[in-house]
Amino acid sequence: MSLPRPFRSVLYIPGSKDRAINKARSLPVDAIIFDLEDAVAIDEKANARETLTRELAEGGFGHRYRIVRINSLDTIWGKSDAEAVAKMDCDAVLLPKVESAAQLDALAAITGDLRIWAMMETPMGMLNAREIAEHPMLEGMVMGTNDLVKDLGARATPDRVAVMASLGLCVLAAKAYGVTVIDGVYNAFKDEEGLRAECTQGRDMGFDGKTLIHPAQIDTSNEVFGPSEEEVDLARRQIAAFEAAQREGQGVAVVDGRIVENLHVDTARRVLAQAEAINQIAAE
Ligand SMILES: CC(C)(COP(=O)(O)OP(=O)(O)OC[C@H]1O[C@@H](n2cnc3c(N)ncnc32)[C@H](O)[C@@H]1OP(=O)(O)O)[C@@H](O)C(=O)NCCC(=O)NCCSC(=O)C[C@H](O)C(=O)O
Ligand SMILES: [Mg+2]
Repeated sequence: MSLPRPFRSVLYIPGSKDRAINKARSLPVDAIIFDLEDAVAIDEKANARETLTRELAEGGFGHRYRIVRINSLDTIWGKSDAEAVAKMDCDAVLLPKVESAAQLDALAAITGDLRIWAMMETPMGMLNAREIAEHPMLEGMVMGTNDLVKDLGARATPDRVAVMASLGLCVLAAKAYGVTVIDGVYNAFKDEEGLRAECTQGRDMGFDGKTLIHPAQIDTSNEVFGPSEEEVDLARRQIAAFEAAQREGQGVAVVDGRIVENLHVDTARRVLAQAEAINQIAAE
């Protein structure tokens, strides 16, 4: 059985910052978004494309999944970005402000069989989340909560009430079509307590991981989105108890005063597979 790829921590790195790109080769992140869009100043766009092409060709990113975020295809940089990414040594391309499956078709016409990720960050994107998630080339969705708050004319509050419907909608669409879904960034990168609370909220909702803007955020995100020792222990005991119950002709077991049915065993097996995948990465 192939192990699931973890996406607990997904770090944005501006494509123009070669020092930060180099640092990422040794950071404990599951994935990197090399950015050509909002983190790169207008005058730096062409340089960033060249820097990224060179750095990715140099390699050294190990297990870290390499995603390149391009500018939208309706900007003056988008088409050149997409053509450059099609030739880069990367795993996927990320399109910002996706609002329809047709936009993904237009990208795929340039990037061929490169897997596509979609930034979900506009009201129209939310309304079309289903057709976006259903696209055959789509591998993952990334929440762009900063753009979303801006377009909604909303306020960013700690409970994220303004974007809660959108977060839930994208989790639903992603899970319905079996694609990965990553939560938005936490801007106050020196506030560990606030980050932990937001990671926990995202984890509880079903997100696979969180996008990050600074290396100081990685450990918290890995911890919250990875299975804890208690969850691994419980999963093992649930599987053992369920198998013992089955041997005795029962369809239900009881662990710690709670029933365990086959659906709980599915979850338990997923927890163990995720833990094994993370252990393999740690052993690299
Ligand atoms: C936020 C920052 C501008 C802070 O940078 P800086 O002041 O340089 O931080 P530090 O001095 O604390 O940095 C310490 C070292 O860590 C390296 N570093 C910093 N950030 C990163 C990073 N993201 N990846 C890798 N390495 C990083 C520094 O180079 C220092 O290294 P060294 O000199 O060797 O000690 C900065 O963190 C930053 O630019 N972050 C990324 C911002 C970004 O990408 N923004 C765009 C994505 S967010 C977004 O657009 C979401 C979405 O679209 C939406 O709408 O919500
Ligand atoms: Mg954005």
